[in-house]
Amino acid sequence: MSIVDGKMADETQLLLLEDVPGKGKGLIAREKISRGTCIVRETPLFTTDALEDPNNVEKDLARIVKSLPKDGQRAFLSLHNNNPGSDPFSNVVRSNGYPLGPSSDVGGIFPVVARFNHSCRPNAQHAWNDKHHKMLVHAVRDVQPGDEVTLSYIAGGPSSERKISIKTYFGFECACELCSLSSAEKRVSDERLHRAQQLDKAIGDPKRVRYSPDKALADCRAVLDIYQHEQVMDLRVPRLYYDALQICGMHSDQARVAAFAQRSRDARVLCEGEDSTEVAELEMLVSKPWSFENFGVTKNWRTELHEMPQDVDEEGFERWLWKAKS
Ligand SMILES: C[S@@+](CC[C@H](N)C(=O)[O-])C[C@H]1O[C@@H](n2cnc3c(N)ncnc32)[C@H](O)[C@@H]1O
Repeated sequence: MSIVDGKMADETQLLLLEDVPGKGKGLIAREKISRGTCIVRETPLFTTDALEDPNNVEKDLARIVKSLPKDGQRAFLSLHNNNPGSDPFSNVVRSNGYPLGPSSDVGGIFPVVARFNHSCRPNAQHAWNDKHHKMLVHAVRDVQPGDEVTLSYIAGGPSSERKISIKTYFGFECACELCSLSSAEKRVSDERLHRAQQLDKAIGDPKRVRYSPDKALADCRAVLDIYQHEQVMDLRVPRLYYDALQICGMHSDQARVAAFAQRSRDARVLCEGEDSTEVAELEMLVSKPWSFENFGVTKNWRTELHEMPQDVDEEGFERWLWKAKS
């Protein structure tokens, strides 16, 4: 069934809703989807803000669904229920709801977005856009016709942690490509992801940023290398470039703040689109790196914006950017 023909939404012509072995239904690319493409822009059918009675959520949800137009009711009632039996409305919401932003406790039901299956190595990223009141989904890798398009429901990490999160919060066993690797391949991936977690923790230590910034910067690069190997392309990437920017900013390095702000901005745009709220702030730092709030705690790495190298090849630029010895 085509989603458009099925009248689930008019947002996307790029996807087909099909059976996916071991995962129920899922969304399949009809044609090649290039990295960076906005695949879905979808308004919620309703949000949990509409709940009025915290002591009787099931009844309240039944009232909300009944108040929807007929095709909205049909769309809601056709969604997957991971725990059929009692409280069907609450269980459909639990099985399909997405928070409206990473720190929001309000959830929304998006009939198209709800059809994306989870992958621990997804090829798309969802982002709530508060300005337009829509959930956006962008391809973060090139997707070939016939490939399933997937999102991650969780924060990542080694397989043992992912398994627990998925079971605890979503109630299923993950059958994604990463979880289906051979045990030898999974061990290698797990070792890398575990190392990335450890390094990431160390990067957040303010004393290290102040007194051993070269080590903190090298750790940012090491984590990004791991993410590249593991094909991680989610909000952890712009955040790591932002960490690198903070390290350089603290030590008055305008040229590197601007270069890392540009990378953080580009990664944000890839995951969230041009009008993500963080993009404007990052663009400001590209042109005015000294406006960063913790800029210039020391003058140890002092550079001016014009000192960003222009006539070097990619390798030379990377060496400069990361202050690498070789
Ligand atoms: C939000 S729904 C996704 C769409 C759903 N497959 C459908 O048929 O409508 C989430 C449910 O899909 C299934 N699912 C999603 N990702 C999966 C995965 N990686 N492995 C196995 N099942 C998955 C699980 O049953 C999960 O509870």
